[in-house]
Amino acid sequence: MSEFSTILATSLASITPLDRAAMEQARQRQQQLTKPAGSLGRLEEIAIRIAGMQQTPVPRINHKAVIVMAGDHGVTREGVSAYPAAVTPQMVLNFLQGGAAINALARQANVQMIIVDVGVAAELSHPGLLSRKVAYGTANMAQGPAMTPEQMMQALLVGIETAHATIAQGADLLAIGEMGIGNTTAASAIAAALLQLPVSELTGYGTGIDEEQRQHKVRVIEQALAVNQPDPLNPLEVLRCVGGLEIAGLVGVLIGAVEHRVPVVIDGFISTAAALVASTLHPTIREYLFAGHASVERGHRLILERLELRPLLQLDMRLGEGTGAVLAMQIVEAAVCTHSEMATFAEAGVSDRPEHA
Ligand SMILES: Cc1cc2ncn([C@H]3O[C@H](COP(=O)(O)O)[C@@H](O)[C@H]3O)c2cc1C
Ligand SMILES: O=C(O)c1cccnc1
Repeated sequence: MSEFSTILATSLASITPLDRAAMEQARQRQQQLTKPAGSLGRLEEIAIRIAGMQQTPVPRINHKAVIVMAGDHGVTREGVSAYPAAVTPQMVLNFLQGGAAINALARQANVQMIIVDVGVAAELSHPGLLSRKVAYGTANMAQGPAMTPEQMMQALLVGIETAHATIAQGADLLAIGEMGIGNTTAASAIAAALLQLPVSELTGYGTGIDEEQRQHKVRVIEQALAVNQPDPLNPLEVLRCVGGLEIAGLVGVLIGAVEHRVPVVIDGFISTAAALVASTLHPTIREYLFAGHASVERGHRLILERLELRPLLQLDMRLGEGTGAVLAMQIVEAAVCTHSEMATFAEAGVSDRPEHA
């Protein structure tokens, strides 16, 4: 346990802010590119932030990867999802066979997929699967802590190590996604605890429950928070009591990526809850994140507002798996391509002043 804490502490201690000098040089480069000042809008800000991460005024994206963490949830026994828990391992196999939405989108966008079993409640074995199972699902948070301290630390470590390994293979833009029936319940509980907002404002329909079932889901989360009483100022304790193994894994991915100054595009409601935990733990992490899209899941907007992240896409999606993040990676890549590939006014011999300036 103490060995795990040391690794986590070392990773957190290695995190440093964006390089403001590189960002200023990138901002000046933007002024010199052959376009009216500011005309690429938010693409300009994206490229400038990545310049701050990569510590160069001319950043590049060469290798995109999405890390999808899978885990099961004991709280599904309370009837909080429209689908049975068995769908988690079934969908992981679907990922491995290439048949899920995330597979199609990752192929289209040329994004490497890393699929991690960090806590699925079934025996899974496949050459394409990273088997790092910490437990066969979490305990039921409505009755006690979802994870033991050891389980949570191990899951965090799986995430940190997966990020490090993916970056070592060349990835320079990461996305995160998840699979875990019941995990919108965990994400809502985390958000309610950390944002100190009413559970109902942060609890949505997940995979498609009806309003009556949503009210039940709210009561289950309220019970989980009452039973566990996690300290809202202690994000890891909130994660341990009412989170999930795959969510802890994603928190680890964010820490491991930011440690290596690699940007991460977050996905929908669940991965944004992971970003909330990570950013509460270390506020600098937020500077390295891009919000891929605005999920329709109730409460997503509230978490994004707290993180001061503005979603890149609004497509009325509510799937998870990393789908919105992988779509948005193409926007992030486009921002870097325009920034680094365009000619300057001087290079192209184009007049750089508005007529009456
Ligand atoms: C077939 C299927 C594929 C999915 N892919 C992602 N999710 C999404 O739905 C789950 C969360 O919703 P809830 O909390 O209501 O269970 C997560 O696994 C999430 O990734 C899926 C759900 C289903 C049913
Ligand atoms: O926003 C998401 O990622 C989401 C919403 C509902 C169900 N699964 C995922």
